[in-house]
Amino acid sequence: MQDGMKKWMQLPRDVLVGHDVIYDIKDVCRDLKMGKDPLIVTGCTTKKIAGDIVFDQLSDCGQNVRMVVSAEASMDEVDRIKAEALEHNSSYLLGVGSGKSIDVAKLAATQLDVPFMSVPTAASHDGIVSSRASIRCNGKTSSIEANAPMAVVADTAVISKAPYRLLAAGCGDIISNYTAVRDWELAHRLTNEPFSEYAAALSRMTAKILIDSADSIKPDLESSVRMVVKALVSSGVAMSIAGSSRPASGSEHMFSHALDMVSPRHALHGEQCGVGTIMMMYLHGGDWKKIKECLEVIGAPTTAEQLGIEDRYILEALLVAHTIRPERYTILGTGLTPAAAEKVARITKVIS
Ligand SMILES: NC(=O)C1=CN([C@@H]2O[C@H](COP(=O)(O)OP(=O)(O)OC[C@H]3O[C@@H](n4cnc5c(N)ncnc54)[C@H](O)[C@@H]3O)[C@@H](O)[C@H]2O)C=CC1
Ligand SMILES: O=C(CO)COP(=O)(O)O
Ligand SMILES: [Zn+2]
Repeated sequence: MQDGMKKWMQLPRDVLVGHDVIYDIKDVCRDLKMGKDPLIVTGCTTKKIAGDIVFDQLSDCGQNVRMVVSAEASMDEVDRIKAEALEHNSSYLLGVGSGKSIDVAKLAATQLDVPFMSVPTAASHDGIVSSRASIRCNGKTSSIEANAPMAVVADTAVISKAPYRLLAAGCGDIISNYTAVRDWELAHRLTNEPFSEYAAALSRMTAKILIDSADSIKPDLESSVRMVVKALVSSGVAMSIAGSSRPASGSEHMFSHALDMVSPRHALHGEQCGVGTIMMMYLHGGDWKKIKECLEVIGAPTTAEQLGIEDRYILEALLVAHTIRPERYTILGTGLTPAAAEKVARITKVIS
């Protein structure tokens, strides 16, 4: 199916954003009739931060809770979680933690045809709400169609204790909507790819609201977390409306996925996408300086050095980014020449 052709919009039914909403989780389960045998998928660090709380909350109301720790978003992990769920007859899955725990649990639940609940511990990416799962398979990250979470429980008290770097990364993931939508419009014009005005408008508006309020996003402020979580929800809804990640993932995401492939060191998804947005906006002929300034104000990386990635991997990623998802037409077209890649990276001061 071509990107954007899907007409089935799947959205979460209950979305809770606020202080201490993690303690409302049992009410959400009751509201949604999720059953009594949950399987929590969490991370090593995030288990102590939220996994254990969710475990206790659900156990206290008589549910037969199981919990597994998962370290990576790979197909092997999805299979391991599915086996665990099947063995214990789990009636629903919860992803409690960062992007990887949420994606693994989301895809496992989809393949098992059981409901899924997303409980993010960081506002680092817009997959907390989306009907997609980014999973690594054979050295490549694929965006796989999945069921949207039945519920999202985003506790701003929990999320505001996460390192600020994760929140800044979430801003990078949202700001990348700008170039993602430009790429989508381009593909619509050049290849007649179906385009959703609603999804594109929502995605662009979400990025604009965030950019307009960039100077109020600061560490240790629960109001900042709230603003970013709401933007991530809205961006995830745009993906659900589109039936693909098109409104929130374009050439800047392809650059980030390429970096994951070619570079031995990685930064956070949203950080890499933010830097990719600066360069792709330059290629689009847009206001890349504004994107860069905004990321600087927020405190997100804008250079290879700040990403902790050597310049040569930035160039290598720029050269192969168009091969990541060949069916998705973007400003990268059939690929940059080495001279063009170096020019965009130098002019935007991503490399020095
Ligand atoms: N499904 C979708 O639509 C989307 C999926 N993604 C995927 O999500 C992943 C990126 O997710 P991220 O969360 O950025 O990275 P991640 O899952 O690698 O987590 C980064 C780190 O944050 C830590 N962490 C999380 N919450 C914390 C807290 N409260 N306190 C201390 N440490 C905490 C985790 O332990 C982990 O070490 C990538 O695999 C990306 O492809 C990204 C965007 C959209
Ligand atoms: O990261 C995403 C949106 O922010 C999802 O994008 P992908 O389709 O590139 O995995
Ligand atoms: Zn993203």
